[in-house]
Amino acid sequence: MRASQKDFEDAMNQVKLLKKDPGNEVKLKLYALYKQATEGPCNVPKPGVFDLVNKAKWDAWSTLGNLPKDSARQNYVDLVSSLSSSPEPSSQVEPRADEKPAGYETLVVTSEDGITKIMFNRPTKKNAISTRMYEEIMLALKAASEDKSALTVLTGIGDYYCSGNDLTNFTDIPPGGVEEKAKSSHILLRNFVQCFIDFPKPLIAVVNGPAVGISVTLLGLFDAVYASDRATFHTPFSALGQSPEGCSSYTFPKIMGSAKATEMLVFGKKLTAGEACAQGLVTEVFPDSTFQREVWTRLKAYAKLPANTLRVSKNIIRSREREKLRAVNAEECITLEERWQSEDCMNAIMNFLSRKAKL
Ligand SMILES: CCCCCC/C=C/C(=O)SCCNC(=O)CCNC(=O)[C@H](O)C(C)(C)COP(=O)(O)OP(=O)(O)OC[C@H]1O[C@@H](n2cnc3c(N)ncnc32)[C@H](O)[C@@H]1OP(=O)(O)O
Repeated sequence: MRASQKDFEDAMNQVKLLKKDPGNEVKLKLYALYKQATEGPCNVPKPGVFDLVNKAKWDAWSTLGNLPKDSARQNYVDLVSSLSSSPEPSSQVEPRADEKPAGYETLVVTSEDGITKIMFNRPTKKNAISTRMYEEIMLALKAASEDKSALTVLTGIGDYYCSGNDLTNFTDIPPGGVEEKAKSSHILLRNFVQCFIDFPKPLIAVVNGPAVGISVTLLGLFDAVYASDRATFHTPFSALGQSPEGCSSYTFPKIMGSAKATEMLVFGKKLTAGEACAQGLVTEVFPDSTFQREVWTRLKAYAKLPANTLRVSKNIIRSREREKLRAVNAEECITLEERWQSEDCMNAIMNFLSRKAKL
């Protein structure tokens, strides 16, 4: 069921009763969803650069684009319920002595109705994956793999599912220079993708909007992918001087045949949700207006199936491939380490950062 006006008003009251300050990023998100749900797309002039608070609010609201009012209302209710009823995300992880026991900064994680939901929460950056977000996704997946839920779902907050690797990750160059940066990125990426290869329960992507780069390639490692008809799937690796990752050099040709995989991974052809479904990357596409309701109704029903049996059945489908996928992941990361040091890649990143190019 879609959130009603009453659910929305209850959620507004709940916000006032929160015991813990949710932090500025979440408060901005709540503000933006409230404005979108009540007034629609941002319709006021952008405040001046020195009006910091109002500019941050304006940015948060305008980043929701044309998100429909009822989707904004639903997202607001979901976000408030995650803040008020769910345990601290860190409580799902057994922290080791060297791990930070703090909550997530880049994710919202909830666990209810047998479903652990990991939501990318950097909507003002189109949910680009920062270094911290890679680390937090790994922690959240580890926690989800050990909790009682039957299913784990990844989805995005805001108008995007995810815009892929945060290109500013490459601007933080250590004393050892670009070579050291490429090496440490190789290790981070390999460990990150490994978590998806090894994930033991059914892993579902709820693709609420456009998906770019690594957020697309990883879909080949998910067990089901549900997409809004607003979603698009884009892997512009060649334009970025980069090469495929997330095991897509193996999973995509297997899923869609090598010619279609080449169009996506080598030539950067962007697919609509319907095209991605026709090619087997997406399980089913829903109209955006009913997407959230239909998908969550279905997932809640699936999550009632016996959790251990779901694990066993997933494992028997995936286990034969695991060694192969590990080898593919290692090879892709070696190739990327070299690509990241290439002139093609550096020029593409400089172009993005200087806003000369939009993909
Ligand atoms: C440890 C390293 C592992 C690396 C793994 C390898 C992974 C590879 C990939 O994922 S390759 C794909 C990388 N992604 C991109 O190339 C997308 C870049 N972004 C864009 O092209 C556009 O921003 C867009 C099409 C996603 C959205 O365009 P638009 O609707 O016009 O919005 P804005 O461009 O104004 O974006 C709003 C805001 O978000 C910032 N942003 C968006 N995407 C990224 C990104 N991937 N990295 C960093 N920042 C991003 C954008 O700069 C704007 O910020 P601002 O408001 O200007 O501060």
